[in-house]
Amino acid sequence: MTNSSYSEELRIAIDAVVEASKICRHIQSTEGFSELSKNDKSPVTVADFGSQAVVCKAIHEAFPGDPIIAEEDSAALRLPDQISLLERVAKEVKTLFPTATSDDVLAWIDQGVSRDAAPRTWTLDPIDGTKGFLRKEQYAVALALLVDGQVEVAALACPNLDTSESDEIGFVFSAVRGEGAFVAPLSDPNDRQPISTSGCTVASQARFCESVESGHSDHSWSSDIAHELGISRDSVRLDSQAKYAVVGRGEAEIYLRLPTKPGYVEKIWDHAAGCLVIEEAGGKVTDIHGYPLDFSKGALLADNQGVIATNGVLHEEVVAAVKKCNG
Ligand SMILES: Nc1ncnc2c1ncn2[C@@H]1O[C@H](COP(=O)(O)O)[C@@H](OP(=O)(O)O)[C@H]1O
Ligand SMILES: [Mg+2]
Repeated sequence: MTNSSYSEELRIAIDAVVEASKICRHIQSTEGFSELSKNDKSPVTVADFGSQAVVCKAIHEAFPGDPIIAEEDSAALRLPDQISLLERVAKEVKTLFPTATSDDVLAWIDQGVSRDAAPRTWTLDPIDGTKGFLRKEQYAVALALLVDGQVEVAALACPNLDTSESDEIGFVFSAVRGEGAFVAPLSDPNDRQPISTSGCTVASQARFCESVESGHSDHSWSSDIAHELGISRDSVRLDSQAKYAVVGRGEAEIYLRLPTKPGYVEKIWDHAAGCLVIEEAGGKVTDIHGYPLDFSKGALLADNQGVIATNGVLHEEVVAAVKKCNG
């Protein structure tokens, strides 16, 4: 592992998302895991809570002074009619920490309820792409360290992601600012190999990816943009920050996230880890207007709209095409 000033943060972060992935995989392999609907109508499962407990425990124990801005909180698990859900979460967490109690689990989850920008802040999406997780498709455990509003460390586990190079399924991507981006199989997280974005310079040959959910990104707008760029092949649709991973390792050149309804503001935990992985792999990430993502505003990307992530070379051309097609 690297000798950078963030080597400890990187080691702890990778280990935390790898451990959380074990819980997610175990839950996904069992039939009939519970699903709740949150206030914003998005789903949440035993795995979201279990993953958040495991990662927040690790980060809080290693860096007790650092706040964590994570997606979930324990409120739903504290309701009297959700006692069996809490027991289920605790049972999963006990597979890693046998002495953990339900109260421990609630407290670990609530280590992630910070919402304010601080000089050093972690941000966590315990299961990014919960809809993909429910469909048994792509999802990610995404963890990043922000220092003075800039992403400095990223660990992004994609437990269902495959590769054309081997039969391996499940990878952890990681990056420290200024030190490159890496991938390792979840089965051997220390085997970190450098990744880089594709060298494709011809927009019409670019492969682009987007959300499966048309409610998360405007599919008809993206098809107009692809047409404008001369791209004839279909987009690859996959859930979660696995899209950032795919562009980061050079298997696609463009990831478009195009706002579908006025008023939706992107959350930092949906982008921080993936953004650094792409930037350190040689790519570029901005919003749809070409502005850098501003992670200094607390939990929200309050000053940004949507996302354009590319291999770098094609970025300005894609931003211009998005502008021209204009929703
Ligand atoms: N209207 C909307 N526009 C954009 N993103 C949205 C959205 N509603 C929900 N999301 C976010 O989209 C994420 C999934 O992204 P993707 O479509 O790339 O898989 C969700 O993360 P969670 O699954 O962690 O809740 C959620 O935060
Ligand atoms: Mg998410």
